[in-house]
Amino acid sequence: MDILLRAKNLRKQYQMGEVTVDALKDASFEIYEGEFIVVLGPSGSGKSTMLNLIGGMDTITSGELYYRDQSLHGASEKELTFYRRNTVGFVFQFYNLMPNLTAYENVKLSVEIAKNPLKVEDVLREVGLEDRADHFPSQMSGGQQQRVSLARAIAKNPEILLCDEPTGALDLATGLQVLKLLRKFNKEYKKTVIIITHNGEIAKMADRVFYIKDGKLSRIEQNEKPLPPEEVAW
Ligand SMILES: Nc1ncnc2c1ncn2[C@@H]1O[C@H](COP(=O)(O)OP(=O)(O)OP(=O)(O)O)[C@@H](O)[C@H]1O
Repeated sequence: MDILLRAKNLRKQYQMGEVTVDALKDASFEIYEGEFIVVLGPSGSGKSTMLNLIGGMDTITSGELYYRDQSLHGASEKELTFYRRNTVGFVFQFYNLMPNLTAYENVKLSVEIAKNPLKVEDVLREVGLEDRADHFPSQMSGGQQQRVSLARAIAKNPEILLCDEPTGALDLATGLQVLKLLRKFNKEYKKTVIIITHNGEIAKMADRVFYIKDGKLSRIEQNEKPLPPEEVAW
């Protein structure tokens, strides 16, 4: 398998007046094409910081980060915009849908500027929401909104799906639907999936688990037998 992302001594510091916060300290790792990665750590450990750097959403303080041969640490704003637009899809804990747009329009909006998008109707069918296309977010349950958000991320046809606590606001049964879809996108669509969570159960689904604590990537563990979502209970 080819290396998709490669980080060497990746560091992020935030300056808060006189105080420097070391949000991510010298993280080095590789992520391979088609992997299902879970980044596990307590609140404030640096998970979102890592995801934001991988997603090209924040500036890198020092170190190196590559997507294939492209250097993200040295990328211009324009290059990062293209990277975010075409290479990564984002799924957030609280869905971040546009409230004044229908499910269809929310997904359509994200594909309009993408290079190689999928058909909106097909993706909505894939997440089981074809009959909800005309509904606004306020007319849908949390799980349905998260499925729209998944459809929006996947419809751009990105190589990488970055998910920030994707089941954090959902009950068990609804969270399971979302995990099943993520697993499906990983296995059938061959997308690399990176989930950040503080939920150790979800880590059982991963090919590899990145443990992060106090801004340090302390351990990377391979799961010999990643569990299917149905066998993960939390
Ligand atoms: N924009 C910012 N400015 C200053 N400090 C920040 C900023 N973003 C994050 N931090 C700090 O960096 C550290 C890591 O934060 P981060 O959000 O990455 O943790 P996290 O593991 O994702 O936490 P949570 O699970 O609560 O979302 C924390 O100490 C946080 O306060």
